[in-house]
Amino acid sequence: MLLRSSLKNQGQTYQTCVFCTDSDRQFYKLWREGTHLIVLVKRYSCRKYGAVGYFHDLHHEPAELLNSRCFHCLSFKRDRRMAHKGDLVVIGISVGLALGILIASLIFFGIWWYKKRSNLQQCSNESTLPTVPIRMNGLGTSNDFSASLASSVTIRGSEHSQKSSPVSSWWNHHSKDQFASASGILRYSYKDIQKATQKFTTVLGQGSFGPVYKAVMPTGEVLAVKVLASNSKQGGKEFQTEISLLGRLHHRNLVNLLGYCVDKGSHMLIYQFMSNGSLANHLYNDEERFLSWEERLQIALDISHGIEYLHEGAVPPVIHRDLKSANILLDQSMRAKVADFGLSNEEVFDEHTSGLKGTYGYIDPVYVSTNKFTTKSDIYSFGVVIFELITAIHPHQNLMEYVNLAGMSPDGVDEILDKKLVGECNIEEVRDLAAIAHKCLQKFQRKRPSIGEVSQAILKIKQRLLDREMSREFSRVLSRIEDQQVELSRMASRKDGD
Ligand SMILES: Nc1ncnc2c1ncn2[C@@H]1O[C@H](COP(=O)(O)OP(=O)(O)OP(=O)(O)O)[C@@H](O)[C@H]1O
Repeated sequence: MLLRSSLKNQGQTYQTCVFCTDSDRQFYKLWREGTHLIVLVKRYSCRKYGAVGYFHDLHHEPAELLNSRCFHCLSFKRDRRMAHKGDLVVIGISVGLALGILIASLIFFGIWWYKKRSNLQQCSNESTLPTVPIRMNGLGTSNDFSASLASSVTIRGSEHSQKSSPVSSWWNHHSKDQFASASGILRYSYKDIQKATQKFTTVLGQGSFGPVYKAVMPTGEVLAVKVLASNSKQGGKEFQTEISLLGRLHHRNLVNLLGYCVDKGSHMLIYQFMSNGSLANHLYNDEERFLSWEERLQIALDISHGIEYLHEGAVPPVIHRDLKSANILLDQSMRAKVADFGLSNEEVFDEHTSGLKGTYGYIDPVYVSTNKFTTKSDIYSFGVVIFELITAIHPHQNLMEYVNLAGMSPDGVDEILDKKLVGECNIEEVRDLAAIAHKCLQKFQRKRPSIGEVSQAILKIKQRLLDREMSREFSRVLSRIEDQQVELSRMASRKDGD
């Protein structure tokens, strides 16, 4: 007997003696209360107690014996050479994984960056090209027009045929040369709309044109129905203009006209539903969600693309005439669309300016003095909207006085910046956007930029914002990778120490 002692395992005390020995192993015999075991003891020391410590019965294969538990500390311990190899495999896999993550991140950001850039490029190209070119379709006679309109609208509601409907008489009465093709828009029956609006109870808002209702169609489609107020002086005319224009204008930054209803003495326009309501509501209603700087910049860009389509894409060009934050509607992802173009909204705001189209606070002073409305008058109104985005001050609350004061110094806009944006945006970008808006508000129309120039200038700011976001995200990824590398080398050196 070379060695005789007692060993403890899980509270049990065993008597031991060396059973036999070979080059690097010793076999022990263990017994306790009549239980006899033959165990294998390796020559490696236990990490905790510095003593030998593996056991198993001899019915198992030697390889399994090597993976047995330490007799003393009961920790799992493996052959040192195997452990070393295993560690190398773990480190190799970890390094491979880290490299894989790095390469995947670089590819991901590359693709993300490329897509963002090409999207922006596409936006700028798109805004200069009409999605659907507007044709005048040979507007010779009213009969020609009626025929063209009748063939181009789809009729919904079984009881309404073009021949027998009272609509036809209204239509014939109003359809003069001013109508072009109302291509592809649908005609709804009064009953359909009444049902979809739960008997006109789902009010979304009230404009000078009339009330606007939310309509849920049997298909589940959600629409906005603008009902022309019966006492409106301009109603019939606006209605014709709207259908005539909107039926042919399609752009992703315009609120599309999807249909109309002329039935039972009612005139209605049916638009795509804009779930986030108007920009004005978001800027001036504290209960609405705060618009971030990134969102405001995107909204400015969306508006400029919408107007760019009207001014430079449409043939003949369309002047909005009533650009204002209440006419900018937001979809579910806070992307903006220009609404109400073609509605020649007349607002009598004092006896001298009676008859002017537009809304007080947004009207180009040149138009007031000359009574001539040009695309540059829309540019002026857009300048006001941009300052609304920057300041969240309504034009009826002396916005222009603040703007004129701010215009006296290059950083004057800092003073009138919306308080909710302070510290939440890049002030250089704000100043650049304010500079564009100042140009739009130039006293002389010829000094104001075209909408194409405005779009390009806003796009540049957006591009810089994206560059900043990109480099911030890139350095975040790099520092994450560096952290991982530090952690890996710490793990490797700990293993080497063992
Ligand atoms: N397509 C739509 N989707 C969702 N809500 C809409 C839609 N169109 C209008 N609204 C809601 O109805 C309200 C009234 O719209 P409307 O365009 O008739 O008037 P306005 O633009 O606010 O004012 P005005 O008629 O004086 O220009 C809007 O403020 C908006 O909240």
